[in-house]
Amino acid sequence: MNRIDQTFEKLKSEGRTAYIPFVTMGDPNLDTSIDILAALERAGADIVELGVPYSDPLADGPVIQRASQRALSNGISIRDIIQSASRARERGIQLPFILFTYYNPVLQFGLENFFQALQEHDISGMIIPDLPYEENQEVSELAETYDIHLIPLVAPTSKERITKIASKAKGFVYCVSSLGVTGERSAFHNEIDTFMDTVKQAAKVPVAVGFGISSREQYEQMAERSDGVIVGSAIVRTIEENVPLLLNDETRQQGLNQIEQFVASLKGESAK
Ligand SMILES: O=P(O)(O)OC[C@@H](O)[C@@H](O)c1c[nH]c2ccccc12
Repeated sequence: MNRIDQTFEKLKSEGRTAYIPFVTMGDPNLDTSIDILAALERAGADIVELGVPYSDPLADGPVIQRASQRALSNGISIRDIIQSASRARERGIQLPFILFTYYNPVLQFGLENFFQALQEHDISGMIIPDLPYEENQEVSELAETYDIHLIPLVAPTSKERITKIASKAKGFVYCVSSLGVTGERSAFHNEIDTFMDTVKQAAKVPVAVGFGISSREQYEQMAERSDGVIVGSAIVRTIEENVPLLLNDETRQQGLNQIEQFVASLKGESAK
């Protein structure tokens, strides 16, 4: 069974919500990213989105754009990131991995080769924000063949498309809490409750929510109405703030501890 499905089944039996961080892999470098994955697991993450840096991240706000630039300045490639998943497993990290990438790096890689590489390196899912549902036939068929979940994004503006997308989703449905790009926010879309209800009615898989979640209160607010909570920019900003510590052998562990503490603080011990 796909690791993502296993994880949601286990969390459901425990009445818990999945904690799903996003990090840009290669920020500040790939070795440190693997250390960060271990810190995320210790902090209570259940699944992790491995972000592939891209030169034109249209859907990303400034925090993740800067992280992409730092990673790209190291010459990181999508292949390096896919292979780093196996290195994380060798480190004993058990988290299910979702590869988060724009479509162009996938096309450069070659679709069939891409899915073979994901399967070989034990990556269980993928999110491609700029691959519209209406154009994902070939990718979703390959995903099915390789048992890798192509996780769809739905937004409050998706309206009538929500039912079509949610009813066919694999892994989970990713509900975008607000319009615009990724980034910490003080408020979410004003129709988020009706939007989430519509998705949950149509979905046959768990429903997770992301965009703008950067505090314990927001985490709990979203955990109450979903099966998973995704946090990216707030964690990526914490990594950014600790880059100087992370890049120095003497202080790397201190930087990793700061990241672990921040990630754990969002979920808190009481959060379900
Ligand atoms: O950064 P935020 O606001 O916490 O949102 C999660 C987001 O970072 C992550 O899921 C993501 C990174 N890049 C994206 C592009 C589109 C949709 C989602 C994403």
